[in-house]
Amino acid sequence: MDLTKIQNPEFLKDMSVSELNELAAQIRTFLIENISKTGGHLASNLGVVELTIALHYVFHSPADKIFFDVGHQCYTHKILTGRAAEFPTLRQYGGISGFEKRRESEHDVWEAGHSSTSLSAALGMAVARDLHHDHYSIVPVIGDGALGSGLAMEALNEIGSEHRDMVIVFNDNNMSISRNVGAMTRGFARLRAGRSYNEFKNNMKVGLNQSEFGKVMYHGMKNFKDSVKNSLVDQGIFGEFNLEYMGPVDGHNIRDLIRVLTVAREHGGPVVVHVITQKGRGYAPCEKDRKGVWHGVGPFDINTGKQLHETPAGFKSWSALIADTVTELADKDDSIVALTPAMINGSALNEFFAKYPERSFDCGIAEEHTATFAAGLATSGMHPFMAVYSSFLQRAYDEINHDICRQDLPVVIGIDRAGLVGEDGETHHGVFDIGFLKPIPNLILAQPKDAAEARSLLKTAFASSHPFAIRYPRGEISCRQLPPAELIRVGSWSVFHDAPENKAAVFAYGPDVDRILSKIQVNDLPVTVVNCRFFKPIDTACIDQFAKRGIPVIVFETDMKESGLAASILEYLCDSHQTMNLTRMGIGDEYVQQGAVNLLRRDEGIDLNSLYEKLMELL
Ligand SMILES: Cc1ncc(C[n+]2csc(CCOP(=O)(O)OP(=O)(O)O)c2C)c(N)n1
Ligand SMILES: CC(=O)[C@@H](O)[C@H](O)COP(=O)(O)O
Ligand SMILES: [Mg+2]
Repeated sequence: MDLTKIQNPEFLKDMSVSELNELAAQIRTFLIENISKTGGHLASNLGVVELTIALHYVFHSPADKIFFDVGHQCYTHKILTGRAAEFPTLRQYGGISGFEKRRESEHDVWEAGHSSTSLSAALGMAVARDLHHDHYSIVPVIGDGALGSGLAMEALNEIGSEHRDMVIVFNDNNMSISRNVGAMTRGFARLRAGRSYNEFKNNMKVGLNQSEFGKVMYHGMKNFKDSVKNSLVDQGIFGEFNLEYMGPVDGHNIRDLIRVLTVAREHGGPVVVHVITQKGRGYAPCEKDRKGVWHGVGPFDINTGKQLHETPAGFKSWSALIADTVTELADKDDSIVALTPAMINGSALNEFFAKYPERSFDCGIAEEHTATFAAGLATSGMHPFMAVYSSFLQRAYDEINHDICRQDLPVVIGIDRAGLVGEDGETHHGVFDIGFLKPIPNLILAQPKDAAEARSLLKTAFASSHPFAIRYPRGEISCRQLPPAELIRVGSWSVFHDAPENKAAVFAYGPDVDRILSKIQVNDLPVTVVNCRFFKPIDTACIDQFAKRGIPVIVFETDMKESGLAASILEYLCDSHQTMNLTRMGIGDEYVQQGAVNLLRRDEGIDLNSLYEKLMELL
């Protein structure tokens, strides 16, 4: 079958199970081939090929609402809903997103990117359906990692009391990005091992289906079946939430999936279909992966499984630089503990976890809990380091504000993936943290321009008794010939290429400082560069100096302009009754909303050209 010719999933209903299995094999090959070229979320998508086919066989999308929690495993759904031809553009500027996007298709009824929202959304959709007296199925698919989040538990709590019709597909592959964690994984394991209700029901059905009388008996035995189910089948956590439970079902057996989903569709009330899948199924390097290396991948060689991108000699990811420095500091300070909300791999904390297992905590997809857990540790003599992606940190706003900073506790927050992240698009751009953290009392917020400054800022952070957040981008940085880390005066900016005759100044932060500096030096421009490495507190003495000089200042920001660095400078100028010829350049709404992006890739320097043009106007 030519997958690129598929317009919508209704064709599936005319296919036999063996044809559906052939289609699954073809889709799996398509995914491996395409993702080996574009990169993407390979393992999760390989695990749900049969499940997605069965879902679209049993339900009628988009009238029935099928959607995926996080959404990183929606590629088969996109193929079956007419987007196979666009897979060469996956996760690229102007291309199709790696997550569901309502603007892409009527079959994408919910958008995510951030985990554990599907059940709350499903309840909202179910209540709306019922208030409109409509009758369609609502089918959220949620993984075992996402189900462990507090938001999912909050949703189950209300779903169990509202008792609206919905089919919750629990995709259980016993993996989050890396191994799944938390006490619930034990409950899930018991369910996986439990006697399958379907086996019981199928045996009974086969037994009774021998005669007309038997058929009548089987269908008339609902109460008996239910009482047997409730006694025989462990419903685990789902029973506690007053949810019907069906499973476990082999998530790669299309026949069984169709059978159980059909029963679930007619069941009434909220019913959980527990599906057991294998993350990475069908591609050996993925199937063996327990660390999560194959969760999100760049382009790779299919035959060897080797990633095509190699980190240049002397370079490290920012995450590895930060994590390695924290490990070094922890070597000499046993009050340092490390916490991550399910991102060990992404935050490069593997080594710390291996070296200090008793001082390492993977809290699961639970950013709120991670922050308050860190606060508790800090009240009792520990100095926690919590590494959280900027966009996921949005989940823990109140805990950072109310629990860590209001109590002025010594927690170091590593804000990873700060700024535009590229392929994951607007749900993952870490462009809001400056704006939402700056107003919080007691918090110190900084960003290093290079590896040496990163190490010094970390040393300074762990020497501080206040909450200290250090933000750093996705990507790699040179770590060649690093000087020893030294303490930095909190709130101090550093000035480069200054001269009394200079005609303009650029205020910038992060790795852009050196990019801008080299562009100015190469072109021998009379321009000063100020490294605004602290967003809070800002360097007011430095601002006073440039206000007095009266030269034009461009504030070059790579995060939301709204309540960004320039806003702080302008507020200070206003409060101190000073003026400055200030121009600000930064990210507006238009950029963040432009979908799966390679937008403004940091290494393409697109944004630096616009700065350069602005400078030439001023000089
Ligand atoms: C709030 C939030 N925290 C962390 C992540 C990063 N993340 C993306 S997928 C994932 C694991 C999801 O595991 P599961 O739900 O079991 O799905 P699977 O990949 O196993 O299919 C995590 C931690 C996220 N997307 N959102
Ligand atoms: C789906 C999800 O949220 C994560 O897998 C995220 O895509 C990881 O991002 P990085 O690739 O930057 O680690
Ligand atoms: Mg999982």
